[in-house]
Amino acid sequence: MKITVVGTGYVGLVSGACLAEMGNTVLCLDLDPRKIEILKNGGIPIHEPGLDKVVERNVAAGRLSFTTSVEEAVAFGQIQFIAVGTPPDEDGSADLQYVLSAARNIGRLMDGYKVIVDKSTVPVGTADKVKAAIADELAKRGVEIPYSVVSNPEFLKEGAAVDDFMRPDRIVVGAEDPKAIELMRALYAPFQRNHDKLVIMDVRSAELTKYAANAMLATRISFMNELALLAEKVGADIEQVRVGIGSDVRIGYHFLYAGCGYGGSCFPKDVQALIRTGDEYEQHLKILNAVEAANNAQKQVLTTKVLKRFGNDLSGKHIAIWGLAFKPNTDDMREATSRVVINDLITNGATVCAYDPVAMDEAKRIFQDQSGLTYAENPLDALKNADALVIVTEWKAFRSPDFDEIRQRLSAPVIFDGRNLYDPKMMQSIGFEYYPIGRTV
Ligand SMILES: NC(=O)c1ccc[n+]([C@@H]2O[C@H](COP(=O)([O-])OP(=O)(O)OC[C@H]3O[C@@H](n4cnc5c(N)ncnc54)[C@H](O)[C@@H]3O)[C@@H](O)[C@H]2O)c1
Ligand SMILES: O=c1ccn([C@@H]2O[C@H](COP(=O)(O)OP(=O)(O)O[C@H]3O[C@H](CO)[C@@H](O)[C@H](O)[C@H]3O)[C@@H](O)[C@H]2O)c(=O)[nH]1
Repeated sequence: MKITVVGTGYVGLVSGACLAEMGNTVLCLDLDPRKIEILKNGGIPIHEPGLDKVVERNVAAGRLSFTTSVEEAVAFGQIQFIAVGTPPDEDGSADLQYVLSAARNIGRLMDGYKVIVDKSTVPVGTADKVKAAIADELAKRGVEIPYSVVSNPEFLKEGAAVDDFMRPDRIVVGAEDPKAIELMRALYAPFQRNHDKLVIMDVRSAELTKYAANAMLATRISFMNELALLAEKVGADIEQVRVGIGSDVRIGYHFLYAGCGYGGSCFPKDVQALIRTGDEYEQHLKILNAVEAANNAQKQVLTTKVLKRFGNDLSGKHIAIWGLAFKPNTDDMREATSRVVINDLITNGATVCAYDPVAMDEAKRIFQDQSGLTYAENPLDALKNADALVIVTEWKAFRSPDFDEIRQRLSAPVIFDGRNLYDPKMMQSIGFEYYPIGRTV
């Protein structure tokens, strides 16, 4: 099939490349000329494991190409995926300007039947707005061209995006038009040869399903983070509690890790957007308000522990940070806990030296020339003369470090671990002052 993907971010580029991998011919459009330039020159504008190979292979096979031309993109695919950003507006609701602008472009230029597939995460009712925007553009042109709008939310995780797209748990399609449903069924057939993963539903339910999934996952994390705080007070170990409850099949082991708060481009913004939808319909979502508040507080837990250990004035203290990305295997720092921790430590007088395997360029772009913040070339260099190490992201490379090397560089063996990477008893036995989240020593 001939497919256009609008937006070459984490979702658009991965979707486009994976659809091409299955034999489709895909044209990816982005209005950011820098991204398209990088892609046309054989590069990848984001860090996403395995994506470079899929892109390279499909570009070479002539199945994947890139453009900044809206005209070329609209003319190309009978299926037009919209995968542009839906960032939070000032009040936390999803900003639909990019989605609606993409829809208007399609309406302005289309000349035959199109299926417009919304892959961006959008509030309930957005498909109707997309439909209306296209209808409006067609009316302006004085033409009548048939089209369908489908909701097809994406569930991939950054850092595992290619695998998630190629082997999805489920493929949610919200559609009413039988012709559009058949096209989507055919498009996704190669991704579900093992068993049927297509869940077809009405458009509004599909739109809400995406928020429901993220909100449920965020709730689990905030729940465990709050219990971790309690575990510290009552002398229990959240890791043992996690194993104890995860074994119940109704609960399961996934997404029960306490830590220093969830970040990323999805959970924080989607929880907020769903809360706003609730407010809009006067159905206030009390649980989600608590989930958000608990997460905002959790991002300060590491700094609170540092202040408790060193006193309220951190002047003269130098802190090493391991991990800047919001999670491992990505360079994405949107809503990353590291941003809060670094700001809080510096505001309290400390200087910080940070290391991350792939997110340092992004950190430099975000923090610009922030005084008090420097970067190290490798994890051990970050520790030089530091009064403590603070771990924010659970990169694999941090899991089994050489603790003698760490001890030699730190001015005192003090570690604050926001991701519970080490066994507290082992840390104590090798002479470290170790401050994990919700664990007893
Ligand atoms: N990042 C994820 O892991 C993830 C997973 C599932 C769903 N989502 C959702 O998918 C959507 C996209 O997320 P993302 O992380 O890929 O965003 P992103 O910010 O990485 O990429 C969006 C891209 O769209 C481009 N763009 C904006 N308006 C455009 C237009 N009119 N025409 C062409 N290009 C345009 C931007 O230049 C940018 O490159 C969001 O709604 C997000 O919530 C994201
Ligand atoms: O047990 C856990 C699991 C995750 N996290 C944190 O939660 C955040 C999000 O992690 P993850 O869900 O792995 O990454 P995302 O790429 O943000 O993916 C989420 O958001 C995407 C965008 O909507 C969805 O498509 C995915 O299904 C959903 O998992 C990160 O800060 C993690 O550190 C925890 O604190 N504890």
